[in-house]
Amino acid sequence: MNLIEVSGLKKGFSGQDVLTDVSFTVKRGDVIAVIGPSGAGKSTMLRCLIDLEKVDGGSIVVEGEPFVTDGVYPPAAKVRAITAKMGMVFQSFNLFPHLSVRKNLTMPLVKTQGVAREEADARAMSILGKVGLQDKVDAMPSTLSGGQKQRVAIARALMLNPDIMLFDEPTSALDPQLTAEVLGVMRKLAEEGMTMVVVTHEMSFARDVANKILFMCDGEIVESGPPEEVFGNPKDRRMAEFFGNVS
Ligand SMILES: Nc1ncnc2c1ncn2[C@@H]1O[C@H](COP(=O)(O)OP(=O)(O)OP(=O)(O)O)[C@@H](O)[C@H]1O
Repeated sequence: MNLIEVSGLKKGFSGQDVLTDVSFTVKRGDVIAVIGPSGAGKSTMLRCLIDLEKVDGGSIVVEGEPFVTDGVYPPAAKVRAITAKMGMVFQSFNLFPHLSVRKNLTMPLVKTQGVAREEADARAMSILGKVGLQDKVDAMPSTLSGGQKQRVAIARALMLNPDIMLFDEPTSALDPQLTAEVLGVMRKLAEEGMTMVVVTHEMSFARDVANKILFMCDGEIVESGPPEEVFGNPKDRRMAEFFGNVS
């Protein structure tokens, strides 16, 4: 089953086209790595998927429900109900600095979903276990390393029980050792069957963990397929050049 269907997505900022024509599908259990040069439109595409940016044209269907059709959106409550099926993790963590790890995790559940505090607490402890941070439940974000902050941000997104996780360059603010611990958590999530779309510059993650690569350039997906195919024999000239540049 397709969890996400994107067709003909268009988006510009101040008259400059950033997404010109983006189409792809995400199946349940897919781990998709979105790669490509800086400025290709990768983050913008991801932000459109979760309604942090409005598209100018094209359609997005999530779990069979259209949340934008030919650039036209349904009422905001309907869009919110559909995008709630997805969790997002940002490059810059976006934790609430004045709240403990426990509160960062439980507050959205208690405030927006009316879940009882005890139940939210129990869920927080279980999910912190998954990311290896149960001992930090009462810590404030400022006392955590970047890698720990990002693992808390992943845990916070998981609290809402998403069907799909979106990651926007989750390790690009981290040094290599901290990157490895965050990628380890993401790899575990992938092995557990979580559907994931990951914008990344981490080529080893894209090669080893993703089952599908989308290579974006100039606001389009110019090549897509399984990693062994895409990395082994890039057909698009821009992709070949990109790898020439990075290796
Ligand atoms: N809010 C915005 N207002 C104006 N321009 C924007 C905005 N967001 C993105 N852009 C522009 O859109 C283009 C694509 O940006 P985007 O961040 O999507 O690229 P990217 O492929 O994710 O790049 P990187 O790998 O460097 O993060 C860039 O030229 C950027 O300056």
